[in-house]
Amino acid sequence: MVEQIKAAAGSLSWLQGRQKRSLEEVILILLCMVSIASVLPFALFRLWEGSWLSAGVDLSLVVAFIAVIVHVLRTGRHRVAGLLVTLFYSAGMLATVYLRGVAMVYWVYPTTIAAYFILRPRMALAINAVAMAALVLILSRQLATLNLLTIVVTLGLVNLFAYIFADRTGLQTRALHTEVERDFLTGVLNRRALDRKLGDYADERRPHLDTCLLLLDIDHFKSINDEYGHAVGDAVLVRLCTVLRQHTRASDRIFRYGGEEFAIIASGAELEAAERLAENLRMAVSLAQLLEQRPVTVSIGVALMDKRSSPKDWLEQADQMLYRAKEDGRNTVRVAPPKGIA
Ligand SMILES: Nc1nc2c(ncn2[C@@H]2O[C@H](COP(=O)(O)OP(=O)(O)OP(=O)(O)O)[C@@H](O)[C@H]2O)c(=O)[nH]1
Repeated sequence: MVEQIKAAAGSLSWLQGRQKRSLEEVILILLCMVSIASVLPFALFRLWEGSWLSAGVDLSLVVAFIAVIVHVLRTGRHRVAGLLVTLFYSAGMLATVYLRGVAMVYWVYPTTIAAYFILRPRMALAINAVAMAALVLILSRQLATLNLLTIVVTLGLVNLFAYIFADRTGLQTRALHTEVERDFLTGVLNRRALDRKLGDYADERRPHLDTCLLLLDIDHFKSINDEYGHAVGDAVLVRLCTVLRQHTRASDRIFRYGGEEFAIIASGAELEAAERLAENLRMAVSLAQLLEQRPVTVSIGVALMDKRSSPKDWLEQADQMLYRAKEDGRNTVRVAPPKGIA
């Protein structure tokens, strides 16, 4: 259910605007818009019949939802806004039941489920549990025990089903992402993951640490394939990835960029640190004896992921440096000078 809505939300390109918006932002904005469309007619009706307090509650909710939409559209920050929207839903629902009685209890069900669209399942469950306790307090004077129990049990079931569904959907989505972005031979991330990571870094709005891109290519790999066969070539690729993992930090990301070409995103590494890392990797590979019969070496190009440039520029720069390393005799590291120094 959540994924279908996400898919529908994803197709609403008009909401994306000029800026690329995350699916979470789009879902939150859509939920706020639907909420405004649902609550506003009741607010106007309450005004018309002179129920000022109820109208006040409904209008406050409408204003709060508009404020959230404006905030998310302007800043792109959705986490705190999502929490606030869930709290508005719960507070609005409780106030309405308190003011207008048990007939308003129907509002509890959509607000309960909405929390699972916006928040992580555990957080949604916690907020709903508190809201349910408050609801029981409000209704305990109005309802016979059996009726109250019916509401508690049905609400409990709605929460249970929504929790299981949201939790399972989250698990499946994460598993699918992992599968789609992994190289089946070596187990490192693939080209698709690299494109996404570079795009994410370029889109990052907050200040961050310097990060570098390393492009690494096995020297004369074709001759390894030709001399020892494709299966041995494959084994070399797998062993190379083990060496790369052993000599990079957990926060660094390794990608298979092409056949025998790999990329590493070294986060928190400025050019000098990235050059040291590249040298260590080059040395580690040459000492690792990836193949018993002959030495295997790599050439590496390094570029700073400068925020003034684009992912395409970073790849081009690192690739030029890799080309230069090959030209300069292979088993070599070459680093792109920072912008303005070239
Ligand atoms: N075993 C194996 N070989 C692959 C795979 N993907 C690409 N290759 C081979 O990698 C080789 C790449 O060769 P080239 O691009 O000519 O480069 P090179 O021989 O490494 O020479 P330099 O890069 O110039 O040092 C080709 O022979 C491809 O067939 C793979 O998944 N497994």
